[in-house]
Amino acid sequence: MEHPHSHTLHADRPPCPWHNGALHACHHFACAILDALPAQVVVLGLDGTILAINEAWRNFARDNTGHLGCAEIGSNYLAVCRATTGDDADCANRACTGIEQVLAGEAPSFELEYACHTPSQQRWFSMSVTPLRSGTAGVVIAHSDITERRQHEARLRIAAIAFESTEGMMVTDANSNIVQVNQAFTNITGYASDEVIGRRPNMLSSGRHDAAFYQAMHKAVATSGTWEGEIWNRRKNGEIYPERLHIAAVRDEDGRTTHYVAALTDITLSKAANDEIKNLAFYDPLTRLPNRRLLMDRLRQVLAASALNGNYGALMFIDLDNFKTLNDTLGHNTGDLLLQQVASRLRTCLRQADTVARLGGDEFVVLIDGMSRHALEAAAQTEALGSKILATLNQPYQLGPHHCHSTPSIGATLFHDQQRQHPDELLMQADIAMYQAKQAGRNGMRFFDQRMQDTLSARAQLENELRTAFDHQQFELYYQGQVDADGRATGAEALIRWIKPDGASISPAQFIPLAEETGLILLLGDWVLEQACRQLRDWQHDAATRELVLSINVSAKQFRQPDFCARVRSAIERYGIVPARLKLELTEGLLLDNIEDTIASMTALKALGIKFSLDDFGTGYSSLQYLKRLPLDQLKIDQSFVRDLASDPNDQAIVLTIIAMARSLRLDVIAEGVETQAQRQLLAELGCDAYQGYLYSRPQPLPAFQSWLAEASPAATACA
Ligand SMILES: Nc1nc2c(ncn2[C@@H]2O[C@@H]3COP(=O)(O)O[C@H]4[C@@H](O)[C@H](n5cnc6c(=O)[nH]c(N)nc65)O[C@@H]4COP(=O)(O)O[C@H]3[C@H]2O)c(=O)[nH]1
Repeated sequence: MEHPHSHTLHADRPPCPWHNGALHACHHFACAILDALPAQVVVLGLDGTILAINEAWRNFARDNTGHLGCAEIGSNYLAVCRATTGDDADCANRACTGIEQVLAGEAPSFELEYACHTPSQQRWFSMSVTPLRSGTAGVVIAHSDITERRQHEARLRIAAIAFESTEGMMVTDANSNIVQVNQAFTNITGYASDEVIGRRPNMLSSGRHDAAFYQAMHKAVATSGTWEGEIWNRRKNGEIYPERLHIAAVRDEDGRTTHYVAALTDITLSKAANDEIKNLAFYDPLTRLPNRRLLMDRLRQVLAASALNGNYGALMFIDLDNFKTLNDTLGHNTGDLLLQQVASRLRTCLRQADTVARLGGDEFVVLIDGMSRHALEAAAQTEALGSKILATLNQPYQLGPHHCHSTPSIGATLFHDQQRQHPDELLMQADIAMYQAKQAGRNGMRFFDQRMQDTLSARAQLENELRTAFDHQQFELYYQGQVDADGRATGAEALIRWIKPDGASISPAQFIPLAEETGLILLLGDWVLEQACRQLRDWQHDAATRELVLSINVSAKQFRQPDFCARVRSAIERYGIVPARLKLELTEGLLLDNIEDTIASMTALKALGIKFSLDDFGTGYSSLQYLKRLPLDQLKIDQSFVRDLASDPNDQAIVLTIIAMARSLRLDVIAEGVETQAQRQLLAELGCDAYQGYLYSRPQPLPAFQSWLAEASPAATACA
């Protein structure tokens, strides 16, 4: 039977050298086989002459003219190859040498794989040379395009290198049996590949995740083909560790899953670092309690929850009493120990869901939610918890070698949905209440109330205004005359007034305490001293007023300044005044606070010639013992004893005692707040011979005071 292609073969081909009789059928059959082969085949005679070629070779030679071959039967393959130049010359040369060796019987066969570069791509070919075994001398060259095989091999090599990356890799089959793992997997899990192959990935389960977790993971892989997330696994040594896991399903052309590839990274270190960063951002490093940021975050959540459930919550501000003293006397390490112990005691007082935070220093905040829906009940619950905290924190502390006692002051505020409060506002309320607890004697608890806040807000506003008052020169000195037994002016007390832009005069009783607290009193005191000295200088230039003594009030803070004496001296010298005309009014509290320092400062000032008056005398606890050590010049009977002098025999007795005391100490006496003739009369009868009060003159601006002076002392009028 003739081969279907035999005609074509014969038609296309030059005459075959074996085309002679008996061999013809055999040759024809061989040619048909050769043409059916996908490889390009050429048969060479001993001298390299082409004896036969197949269809594939002919096509190949046509498409790759000049490339390692020629299509012509009868032409010399070796000669053509040897003539090859350019990039392929070396390859052609090696091919020729190989072929010649096989032809010469020096090699049983020869194989060559080579690349062929075209402008658009690189293709790979293989050439195998085998001797003819038919008795005819020559070789068969089989030549084929192996580009795809080469590319596939390259892909496999890349995959193998990628597989051996620093990421752990695990491949399972479709039934989740592990088929391959890499070295990084072994490094991470501790399992060598032969310990895991054939087993299932759940051998790594830590037990930390529930069934739902794994179900969700499997569902994601089944539907989307991938899953990525963090998971806790267990190493061979039993240690549980966190890893980042990425699972991808490998699907065949029909979409059937054949394998699963898992890439895993041990994130123990980065997780620890992350946790640490999180800790630093949200926790106080000393006590490990939440910090202000986390507290405010939770407070916002609790407020939102309260809006839904209508329950009250409470915020408690806890400040340790005298913590600064403990820190200063026993050192910061001991202070830190106390804070740590307070933190752990506070935790024991609370439920798991409650929050205790440290804001810094010795300030702690407790946040409780889910209390009663009724205000009174919630307040009672808060109070009970506050009592528990007070009792717990009152227990003695062992701080290293020191056995200590510490007490807290607690401020609490309640909140619930309707009030729509801001977290900062709530914290401020609890803080204010804590201050109330401090003011009330410490070691106690107070609830916030609105009136307190209003007072504090007004105070804050006053403080602001007070600061600007300086810049805008809103202060003025008023003068209140002082007279002797005959009603003649002997001097005055300078009393400060704050005149607001609208003309309103603010009493010092309103702003002096605030100025004391804020330290503004120092500026204020300097200003008064300056004004008083200037005024004395002016009076000194006038014979009628030259003898007048001007008293000024000196606050404790001002007096305690280390350079107070130097400041007074400087003012005296700058204005060139007679020091004895300046009288400093001090209060009992100031004098007795630190008696030794007081005596030293007073003595230094006294040496300059300054006079001293003890203001508000009788309201404090001065003992004669102290008084006699102080270089005083005058006692001032407080107006509270003068007010009811006519009707209250007790006041009369006190005034009498003060006067007797002053005499025994050889001090002058002056009564303040003298408003009526009756009071003046009684004071005179009791032995007081100097007076100050509305009966004579109100505190008034300088021009008005000068007019009064003219009346109170005719001599002054003449010269004023
Ligand atoms: N009801 C009544 N009151 C009378 C009478 N006579 C005088 N007063 C008032 O009694 C206060 C006497 O001043 P103080 O005891 O030193 O008490 C002063 C003094 O402690 C302080 N202060 C006033 N000016 C200064 C100052 O420049 N520096 C300092 N540190 N404190 C000052 O403010 C306090 C209050 O001063 P003011 O409001 O001016 O009140 C003055 C005065 O206006 C009277 O007959 N009846």
